[in-house]
Amino acid sequence: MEPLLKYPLKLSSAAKQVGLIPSLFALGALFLALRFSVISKTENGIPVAGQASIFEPKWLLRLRFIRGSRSIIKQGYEKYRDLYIVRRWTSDVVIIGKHKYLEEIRAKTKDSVRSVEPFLLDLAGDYFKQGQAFLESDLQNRVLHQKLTPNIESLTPIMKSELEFALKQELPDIKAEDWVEVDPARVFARTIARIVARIWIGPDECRNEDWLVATTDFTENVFITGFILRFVPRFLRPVIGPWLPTYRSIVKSSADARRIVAGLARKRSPAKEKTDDYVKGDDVLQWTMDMANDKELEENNLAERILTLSLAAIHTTALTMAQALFDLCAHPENIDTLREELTDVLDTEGEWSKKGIDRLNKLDSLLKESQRFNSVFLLTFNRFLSVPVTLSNGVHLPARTRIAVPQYAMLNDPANVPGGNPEAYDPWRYSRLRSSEPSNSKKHLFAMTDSTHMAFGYGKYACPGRFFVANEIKMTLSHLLLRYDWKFPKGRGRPQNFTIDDNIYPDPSARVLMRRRAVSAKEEELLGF
Ligand code: HEM
Repeated sequence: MEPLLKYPLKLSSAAKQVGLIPSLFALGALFLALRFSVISKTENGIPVAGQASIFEPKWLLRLRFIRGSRSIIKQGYEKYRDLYIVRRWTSDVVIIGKHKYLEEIRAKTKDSVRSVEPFLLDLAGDYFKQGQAFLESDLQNRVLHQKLTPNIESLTPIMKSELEFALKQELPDIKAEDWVEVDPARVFARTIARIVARIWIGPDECRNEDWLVATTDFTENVFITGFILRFVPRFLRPVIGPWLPTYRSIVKSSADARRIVAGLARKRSPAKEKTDDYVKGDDVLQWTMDMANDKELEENNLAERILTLSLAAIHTTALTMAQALFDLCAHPENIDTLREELTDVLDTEGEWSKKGIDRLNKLDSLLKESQRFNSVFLLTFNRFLSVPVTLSNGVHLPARTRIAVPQYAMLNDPANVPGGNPEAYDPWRYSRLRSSEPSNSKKHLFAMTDSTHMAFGYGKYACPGRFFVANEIKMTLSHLLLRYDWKFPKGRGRPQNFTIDDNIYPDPSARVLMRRRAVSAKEEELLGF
């Protein structure tokens, strides 16, 4: 037999003699297997979750993540837990399931990288520039922390009055005995958009239909446009983008928002302070203007910031409320318990106040338990590392590594669920824990984040709207539960959730039936609609 390397051109005849073709196939297969198994690990050896086989190419796994995110993340959490990678269409994400590593990262990065950048990347925001104001500065966070949250008490009567108006506008005219079918996700989005508009831009323009349409439809359009454009190569986005109807709606929403905000901002301009035209608002726009630097005070910057803040505030809230309502329809006995608590609080408070709303312990607990099973996001604490970090297990994460916390998997990890019976939906789980132990009285609240409950994120950039939203949801649901009866249409049960990327949605075809109920004269007065 001739040596193979000496006479490479004669390989085929030699191969026939020694059966080299099958051997080459075997070698090739081995090579591919090795190659793909290398692909299944990153350079620094972190395992990749969800690979169907060692032959599955990266692009297919990324594609599967879009609809299979929940099981991929869960599988990674169950198999590797502390540290693993999921492949998203836009980038790989290092998932941190071990709190120790999260704290190591926070200590190194001072939690300095906000969640905005990954969010924009996922929404192709680099192309249509949505959310750039958030990227450039965190003015909105300072406004929410320093102005909105401390003012919740004084804002509560204003929110209540806009809520009454919103429900009159958005709900069908329902008589007693009539069960009427509604799409809660849609009704809640419009209702919340109205409350948010009142608090964001004040009484003059908050009922402007252009603003309401812009803010309600904006989120969906941004999401759909971003979703489509992600699959389009960057250089083609300016060509394809303008052809998308949702893209054109974004342009219109932005223009409407700019026009409305600019009109308000001009009246409130500090330069006009000494004139008769000057109007000082008491809303998010005004606080933003008061705290803004020159660049942030530019009309476009202001408009974009207020619009993006609406994006953050409306659908997240509406989805959370819809999920809680589905849970209540699935367990109608809990509605009466909540009504008792509410009547009790209203009797002693005599009005809708933050203090009273804070006393709705059972409602708070039910919201938190509902969030455990149906949070808005599978992943939170989405960040790009600002500096390289070497973890205590020796794993090196270079700067610009994208990280996230598998908060949904963690919430449903029996080891993290307090109060026993972790698999069961137990609406009073958290209120029971609070009342059973004096040291727990300030723990396990809906708006709180801790190492096991990160539905609102974690650290310095945890959702800055969560205290506002807790008050808003409790007030709105209280009105709806007191004023109406609720149930699923005949033959329908609790709708299933589905996921797109790391977002959780209830079935969009889900409907509920509502009927006006009789209330006492006092409650009638307190409801106001
Ligand atoms: C139930 C409704 C809501 C949910 C579930 C929610 C959830 C979240 C989550 C998970 C984050 C990322 C935090 C992190 O990763 O550490 C976030 C960020 C944010 N949220 Fe919310 N949110 C809600 C309502 C609101 C509301 C009502 C506002 C405004 C008042 C708001 C304003 C923001 C802003 C500005 C950020 C970005 C913070 C930053 O990274 O700079 N959110 N939210």
